[in-house]
Parts: sequence; C-alpha cells; structure tokens
Amino acid sequence: METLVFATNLSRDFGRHPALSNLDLCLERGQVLGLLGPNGAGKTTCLRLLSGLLAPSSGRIEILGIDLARRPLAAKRHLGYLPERPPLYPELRVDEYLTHCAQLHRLPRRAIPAAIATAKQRCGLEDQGRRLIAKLSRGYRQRLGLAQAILHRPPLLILDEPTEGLDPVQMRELRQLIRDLAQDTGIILSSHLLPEVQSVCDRVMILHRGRVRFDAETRAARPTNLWRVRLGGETHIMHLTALDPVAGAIAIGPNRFQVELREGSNSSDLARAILRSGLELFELVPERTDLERTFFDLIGAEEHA
Ligand SMILES: Nc1ncnc2c1ncn2[C@@H]1O[C@H](COP(=O)(O)OP(=O)(O)OP(=O)(O)O)[C@@H](O)[C@H]1O
Repeated sequence: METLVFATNLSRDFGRHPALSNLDLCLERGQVLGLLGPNGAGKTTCLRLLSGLLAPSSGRIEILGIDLARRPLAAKRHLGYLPERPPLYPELRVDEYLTHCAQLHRLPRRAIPAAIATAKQRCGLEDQGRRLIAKLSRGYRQRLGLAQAILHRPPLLILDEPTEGLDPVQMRELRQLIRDLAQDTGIILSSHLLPEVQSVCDRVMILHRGRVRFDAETRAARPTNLWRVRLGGETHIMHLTALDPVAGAIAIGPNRFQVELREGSNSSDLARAILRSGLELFELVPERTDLERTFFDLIGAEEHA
C-alpha cells in the first residue's frame, strides 16, 4: 500500500477560534475518505490545509512522503484540488480554460492536448471543448472543476463538497465518476450528506467543531445485532447482562441500555427473557449503529451538552 497523505496533530486557529484541532489522518492509494460534518465543522479548513492553500497553526503534513511546509511545490505536484467553488473563467471556452490550467500545472507543451483529451473524456466533457464556460450548467461546471484537478494525473485528489448544488441525476453521475477515479488515486472529499459518504467512501471521519468525533471504515458502521432497551423501575446493567440471549450491554442513560445479542438470538428471545426475569420492558427497538445514528448521536449529544 502506498501512503499518499500522512498528517499528524493538525490544528488551525483563526484568531482565538480553533477551526481545526489535533487531526491525525492517513490515506492510502485506492481509498476514498469522507470528511463529514455540519456547516462550520472544519471540513474546508482541513482540505485547505491538506492542499497547501492554508498553513497549519501546528502539525505536519506529508504528501507521498514530501513535507508540505518545507517543499510545497514538490508536494503539491502530487495533488489535485477541487475547491467548493471552482475558480472558472466564464469568458473562456472549456478547452482554453483547461489549457490555461495545464500550463499552471507546468505540463510540457507537447503533452497538453493529450492531457486535456483524457481529462475531458474521464469527466464526460468530450463534446464541450468549444463551449463557453458561462453557458455551462452547474453539473458541467463541476465536471470541469474536476477535469482541471485531474489534468496532471495526480495520485491524490482533494474534493470540497463535490456534489453541492447539483440535481439528483448530476449527483449520481458525479459520484460514479468519483468512484471511477478512485480506482487509481486516493481521494479525500468533504460532504454534509450522509448518503453521499455512505455510497462513495471507504472511510469516514465525522468532524464537529473542529474535532474528529468518529473515524471508521464505512463498512464497520453497518447495523449488527444491537438493540436499544428501556426498562422500568430501578434497574442495573447486571440485570441485563445476566440474561441468556445477551452477549453484552452498555448503559446509555437512566434505565436505557444498548444490548448486543448472542448469535442466533433475536429480539423475541430478549423480550421474553426480560419479562421472565421480572423486569418491566418499556421499549425495545433495533439500534442503528450505522453512520447516520452515530452522526446524529454525536452531534445531538454535543448540542444537548
Ligand atoms: N478565513 C477564516 N477566517 C476566520 N474564520 C474562519 C475562516 N475560515 C473558516 N473560519 C471558521 O472556521 C470554522 C470552520 O470553518 P470551515 O469552513 O472549515 O467549516 P466547514 O465544515 O467546511 O463548513 P461548510 O460546510 O459551511 O463549508 C468556522 O467556524 C468558520 O467560521
């Protein structure tokens, strides 16, 4: 496995406001990492730090082993960046704009036409070369933003809210394109949409108020044999863990528990065992340990506090 990004203890303050605090991150080729979080969580700040547009207040970033602070040009050569709003020039035609970008990426002059043709083909822009950017739809502008990011074939792509503002069809097409690109690159993208991260990313980091609140493979966040139980009266967790179908339990509030069942046991077994032991059962619902649950639990608990 090739490590594309290695960042440690990354922080960025704006004045006294910590926009990002103590983030550690590692990305391998072929991985798609999603930064998920509500507005102001620190996603854009993180992506700007990783793309070298913003200097960290502390911490260190390596892109393919190259220190981004010490050798910014060499490190940035390996990455493509799609900002939240791609800096497009409406008065240029698609080909003119891509030629300009290729020059900025310092591609050799002779290699430029082929690089543009490949980028356009990958982004579904083959027939758009002569079109004025001003006349492009939002979806095509986003494709063009992506085309400029992949022109120099970087192994690392950093995409800030790539599907923001697109209609559902455009979103689906762009997600497919991201999955295609991920076959030979590593991608870090930001989003505030759970389904997007679930469908596109292998790994997710939930950011909230500049801190990482959750970091896991998206596969690991799928439901298991977990149940949420609310009991009546004076109960203790031992009452539950003593029951046959229960593999383990954790208390999540007064008389509220998250219960994991043994393999082969189901919710009826649990309900029967609870009632047989003389406990009162007020609620028994499947626990969704997927990303959505975690997302809302974490964000909700924080807001509540
Ligand atoms: N240039 C800046 N100057 C001052 N504060 C900033 C600056 N950029 C970001 N911030 C603050 O840092 C925090 C994180 O912002 P950031 O844009 O990284 O969040 P985000 O998760 O990308 O949000 P959004 O989804 O709205 O883009 C916010 O409180 C924001 O107001």
